[in-house]
Amino acid sequence: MSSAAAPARVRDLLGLLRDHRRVVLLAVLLTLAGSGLGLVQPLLAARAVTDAGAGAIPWAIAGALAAVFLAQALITAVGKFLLERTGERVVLGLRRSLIARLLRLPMPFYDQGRTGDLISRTGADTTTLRFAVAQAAVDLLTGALTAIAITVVMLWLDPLLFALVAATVATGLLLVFSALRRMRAASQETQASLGTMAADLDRALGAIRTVRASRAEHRESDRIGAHADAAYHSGVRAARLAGIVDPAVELTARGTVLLVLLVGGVRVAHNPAALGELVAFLLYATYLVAPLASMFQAVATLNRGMGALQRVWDVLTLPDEDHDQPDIGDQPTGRHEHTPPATTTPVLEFRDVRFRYQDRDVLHGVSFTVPARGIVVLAGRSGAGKSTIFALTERFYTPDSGAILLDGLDTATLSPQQCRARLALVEQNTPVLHGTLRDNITYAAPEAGPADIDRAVRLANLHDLLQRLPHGLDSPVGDRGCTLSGGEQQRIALARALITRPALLLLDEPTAHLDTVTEATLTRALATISQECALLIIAHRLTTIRNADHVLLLDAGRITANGTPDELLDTNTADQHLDDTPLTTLSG
Ligand SMILES: Nc1ncnc2c1ncn2[C@@H]1O[C@H](COP(=O)(O)OP(=O)(O)OP(=O)(O)O)[C@@H](O)[C@H]1O
Repeated sequence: MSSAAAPARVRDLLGLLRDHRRVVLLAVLLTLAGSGLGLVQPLLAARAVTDAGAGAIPWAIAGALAAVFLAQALITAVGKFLLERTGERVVLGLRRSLIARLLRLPMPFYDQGRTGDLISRTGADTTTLRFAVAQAAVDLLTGALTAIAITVVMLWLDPLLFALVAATVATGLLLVFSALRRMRAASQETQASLGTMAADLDRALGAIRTVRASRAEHRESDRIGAHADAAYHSGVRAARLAGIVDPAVELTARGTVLLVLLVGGVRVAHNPAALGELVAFLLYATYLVAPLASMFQAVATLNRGMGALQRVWDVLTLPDEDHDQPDIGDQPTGRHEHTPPATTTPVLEFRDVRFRYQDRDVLHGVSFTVPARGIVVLAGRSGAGKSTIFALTERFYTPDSGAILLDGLDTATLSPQQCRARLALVEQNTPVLHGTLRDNITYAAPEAGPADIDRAVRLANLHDLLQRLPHGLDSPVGDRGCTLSGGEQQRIALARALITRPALLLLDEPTAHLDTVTEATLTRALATISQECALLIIAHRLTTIRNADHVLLLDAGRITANGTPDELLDTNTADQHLDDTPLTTLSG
């Protein structure tokens, strides 16, 4: 998938916390309170020791110390929990948005993209982000607050020494930030390799029988393993850079203290009264190390998160299918709920439709109508553009010019959902979804009752399968229908389409996987169905063509003949457009 134009920014990452700002603020306050209570403990301990030395048993102070200790533990634990929960919530929100967006992208994105890679963005990338979002963002904030407070005191105590500290810290920062920039690139590479690995694995598992039959297991595992290697190498590069960050922070801290000691020592040699101030300044300089270190660490984690955010952002900022659609109000689902038009209005009309995929002209001004009842067959050589006509009817793509009308309405004024509510589609290689047979049949109409299911099963001639399966409708069918025959899968898809009682049923070679007996049964079923709705069928088989009320011949993106089967058979027109037996041999 091509990267979206907008690069993700740290602001976008922090923006993920916007809806959780109250909880994050509470967590920040609790973390600061916990640190504050930690600072009080040495003072109380010192006081207890002094009192004990004076002979008194310091019960009150010992009690206060224990209470402060417990309170700190409790407050820190609550703060930590709130942060972790916020991280989980942010990731949940991201995953839900990603899932919703991935299912609603315009069709061309699926043509280019790779599903495994898209899936890895909802899993691996959001998990990486989880660490960056909550903990690192809060560490950055609490670290910055503490560092600012200490800086103000140091500046007030000794501006000259502070300038020295600031210069040393700035040098350290330069080193750290250059490492961090490269770390972000490495992290992005790791995530991209993981995405490609998931995509290739998805491809291999999806075609596992072909992989085995081609004895390609080793080749596939080497190829997919190479992506794992690439992820390892960029991961190690990020680790090497992370290795630079810690010593750089350490060196900056030590350098600061040494410099302050050197310059301050020289000044104390000339003015012994300044010793107290130097000691105080030095103490604060050492206090500065912890918040600075946690800030650097947080920035490193944020940088790793930015790589993952970019990949998630690429998907989230893509337009969804409806983005340029008219405002169409409620989106109907399941069975079509539109007012049935008069049966004299064609259910489908193409008016001079032209269409091209990215670089290939496919339809060159196609016009035809499909009446509200009966069977229209669309025939033509492979690659003529038949499936493209179905895809345009389903609004998977938008025509470049011309108009497509459904029930007399221009589809440009309807949403894709409104168009699809009138249609049902049975694809050439129709997928059977993981789940039960019932789930599959009622997929487009989850509210369908037993009578509807029974009708669809009867029309699609699924009785034999139902009887064979141990649990009938509630029998599970394997992923991608791998426990079923091609013909069974096709009949399930037909039942799924029929249950919605569409105005127009689009069938892409419905008899391709059927034996002659089943084909004859299906042909009878289609004739029955065609009395209730319109059927547009892509067909190569002559028997299907002969049973049509009307035939459209498509050749290289143009309708070249249009008439009843008998008319086309008589003129021999169809022969030139079909791959198999000439029509004339069967016509007699
Ligand atoms: N998603 C796509 N992106 C780019 N080109 C495509 C896409 N889908 C189909 N094509 C191309 O468009 C042309 C028409 O394809 P289409 O699938 O509509 O033909 P068809 O008549 O249905 O063929 P078949 O009978 O083999 O299914 C073909 O040349 C095909 O390679």
